[in-house]
Amino acid sequence: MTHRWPAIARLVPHAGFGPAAAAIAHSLVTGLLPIAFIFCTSSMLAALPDTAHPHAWVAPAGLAMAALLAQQALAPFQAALAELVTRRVDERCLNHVVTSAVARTPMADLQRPEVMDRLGDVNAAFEGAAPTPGAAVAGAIALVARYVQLLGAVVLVGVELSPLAGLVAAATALVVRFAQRGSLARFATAWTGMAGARRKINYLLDVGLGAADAKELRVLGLLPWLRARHRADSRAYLAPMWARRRRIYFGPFVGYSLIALTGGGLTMVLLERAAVAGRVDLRALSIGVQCLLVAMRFGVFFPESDIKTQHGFETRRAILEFERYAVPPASPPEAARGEVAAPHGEVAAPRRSIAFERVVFAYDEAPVPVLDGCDLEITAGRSTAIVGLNGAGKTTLIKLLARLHDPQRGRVTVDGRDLRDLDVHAWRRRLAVVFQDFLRYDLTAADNIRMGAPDLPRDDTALLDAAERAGALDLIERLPAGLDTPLSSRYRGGQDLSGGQWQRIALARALYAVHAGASVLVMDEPTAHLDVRAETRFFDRFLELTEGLTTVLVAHRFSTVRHADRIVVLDGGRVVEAGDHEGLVGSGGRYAKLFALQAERFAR
Ligand SMILES: Nc1ncnc2c1ncn2[C@@H]1O[C@H](COP(=O)(O)OP(=O)(O)OP(=O)(O)O)[C@@H](O)[C@H]1O
Repeated sequence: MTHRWPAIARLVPHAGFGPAAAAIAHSLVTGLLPIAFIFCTSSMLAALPDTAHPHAWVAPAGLAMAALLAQQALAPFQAALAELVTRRVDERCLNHVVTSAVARTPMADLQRPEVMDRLGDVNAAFEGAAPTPGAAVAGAIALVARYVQLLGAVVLVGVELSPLAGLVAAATALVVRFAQRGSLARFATAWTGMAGARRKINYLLDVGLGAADAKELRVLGLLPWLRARHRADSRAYLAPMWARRRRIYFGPFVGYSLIALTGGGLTMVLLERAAVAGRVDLRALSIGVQCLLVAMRFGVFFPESDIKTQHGFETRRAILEFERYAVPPASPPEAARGEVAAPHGEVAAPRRSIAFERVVFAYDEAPVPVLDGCDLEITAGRSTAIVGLNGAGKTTLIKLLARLHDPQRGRVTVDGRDLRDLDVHAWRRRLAVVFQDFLRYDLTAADNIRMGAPDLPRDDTALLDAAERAGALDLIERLPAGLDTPLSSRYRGGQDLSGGQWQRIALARALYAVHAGASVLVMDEPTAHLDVRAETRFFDRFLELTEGLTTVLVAHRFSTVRHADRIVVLDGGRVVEAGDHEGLVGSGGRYAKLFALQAERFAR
């Protein structure tokens, strides 16, 4: 159970000493100034009828004016300091959460709906849809002013009127305040519980606004469907939320309004009795009335703080719940499950082989394993092609090789060493992978290729060499600013690429990683988007490109895999055939049948 105020307080140091101290000091002063104003104006009123000292009202009037001016002068700094504190705290939180999402949360956990709900809420908050943890800190600091003001008012009432009146005013203000915050907290909890429904609605919005999806939306005429679905999902979300909001707020609101009226009325009666009995003078009467108003107003909603602290805290809680799945730095994902320690150190390039030994792997909650006792030897320095029908587990195999998942049984070894005993980051530096769904960064061509080895300083010769080997040099030379052209039409001077052109860039990225020291080149359907000429060129240079590397190639087109030294056929979670192209065709097995089927189609 995470508690609101301690959780927010722990974030204050992230704002940095200067901004946090300035914001707190600002809050203290702006809390005290209205009390000083009340005190001075009341003293001024009391001095007005003093004929013996006709100028006695001037000093308190001057001080009241000074308090008022100071309040006016300080007001703009509240927003500026709040923004600074919010930004600083959010920067730290965002940094942390991105690290957890990208580097420390096991892939299997990232796909859980409850984890996606938490991450969805965090994402929405940082995109501005809800307050962030930084806003919660700024809101909490702003709240200090309100409490200081209440404290000042209660002390003045206690001293000038009676301790009983001070006590009643304080108790009324606090009861109403806590009742109000209680409702806010209950509603926020209910709101958090509806994250799944919100995520569905946001997804529809993303589809509607996403430039990439727009083509299909237009051609298929999906706009009416999208609108109707969005309306229906929004209603399904909003109707119960509004009902809850009414239930949570209405009853308590009536209750605490009655308490406020009773408490306020009681203190007014105490004030009136004291005045009638002549126990209070004009100054005390004025202080009493003004301070009681301050106390009565304490129960209302504070726009600079209430939503920010409540929902900003919910975002913080979502982050903490999400980060529960993260593992410590430098550990591989499965270290969190107590299966392995976190080894460190360099990893040498494979010299003999990478082997899958009786590997069993199922995705979370899947009844049937994808790999079921899979044995596979990938010889170092040679090329191995993996073929199989859709869903056979080829990409899964690559994910295990890259340690995005670990097998539930069996092991993957590199020269006999269990992959789990190697430093995962060092191992990944040995890999150059082109995934089927590689990322298309909205960055320059140079940066897109440099992502293969982002730590290397920019070296245009190496970048162009990788581009040339991937068949992307012509394409880069034709770009308006060459390597410096953003590969996205969303930026001025930028240019989007075709599917095949992007694939060449992805390939260049992998070859750049090889230039940086990777020795295992893994390519999942690297030519799926290439035209026939580009594909032919790629495979003509296949031997040259993969020379000295341990290469794993996944492909559906048999014309492409035949270039590999060894081909393995994956079926039913296991390797069912292995050999070179001629041998496999000659053996008349599954590979031969699939090859004949494909060849026959082209021969027609
Ligand atoms: N993240 C995931 N969570 C759950 N199941 C998954 C996940 N990824 C893949 N699968 C399932 O695992 C099986 C193997 O998928 P995989 O992507 O490894 O197949 P593949 O051989 O690469 O297929 P294709 O030729 O279509 O690319 C499929 O049945 C798929 O539904």
